[in-house]
Amino acid sequence: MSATDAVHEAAAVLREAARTGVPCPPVRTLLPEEDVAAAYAVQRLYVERSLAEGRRLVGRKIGLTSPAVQRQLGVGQPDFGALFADMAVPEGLPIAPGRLMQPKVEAEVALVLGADLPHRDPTAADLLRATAFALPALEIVDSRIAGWDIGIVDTVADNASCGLYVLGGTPVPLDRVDLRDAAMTLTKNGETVSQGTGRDCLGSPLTAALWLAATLAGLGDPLKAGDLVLTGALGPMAVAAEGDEFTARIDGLGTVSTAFASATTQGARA
Ligand SMILES: C=C/C=C(\O)C(=O)O
Repeated sequence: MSATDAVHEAAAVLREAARTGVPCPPVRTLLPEEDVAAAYAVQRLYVERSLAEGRRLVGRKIGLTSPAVQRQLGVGQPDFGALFADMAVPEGLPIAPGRLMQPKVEAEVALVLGADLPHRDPTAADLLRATAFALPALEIVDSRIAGWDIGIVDTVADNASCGLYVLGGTPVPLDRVDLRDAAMTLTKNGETVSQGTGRDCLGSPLTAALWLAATLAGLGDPLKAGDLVLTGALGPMAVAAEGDEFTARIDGLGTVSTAFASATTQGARA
């Protein structure tokens, strides 16, 4: 198979898994070993197809920023994926049963940009100037690959294992919060399941965002005003099941919550 055919084949396998709700085998067996560029080519096909279908790209997520998550997944480098508007779950609306295949929940800092970040060598000053506000966020990661048996190539090809996300409702300007020292606690059904601080996200959520800004500018697709950036987990991921309720508290940013509906739950669902 040619390299191009392999990229298309991996994209088709992941698409079928998403369509049927049946996780697929790792796609790293289809792509050249450890070829992260080929994996991003698979991700690009997903993004292009999504845009052609009318989905609205609203920003990017950064993944694999925390040592705890890197250990959980056995992957030692950050990556990024695309965020679409239809992946946002409003706070207060439960997540419908069956919407995701193998969900896990992470607590992170979200940044919303008020200006473009076009440079390949952005500085902290550029980022601080460009960020309109921060929010607490939950990312619900989900792997299209059976049993989360992923390496870097699998997760990059699979849109950085992104599923859904929930944003807190109170924007905080960056001059009001120290993101590096901010402590995070994530509870599941009232029990603490994950803890960390901003330092656990590549040293600081701002450092993670600078990595993303530089990487995307280098690829000719820079971050723009209005973009949402999920900067990466501050602590380990927690497995989610129907009926579970999660709340994250991040110092200086407040709380954000979500719930997974059970099949018997009535009412509106995301
Ligand atoms: C597999 C996904 C990992 C992340 O989203 C993260 O570490 O933030």
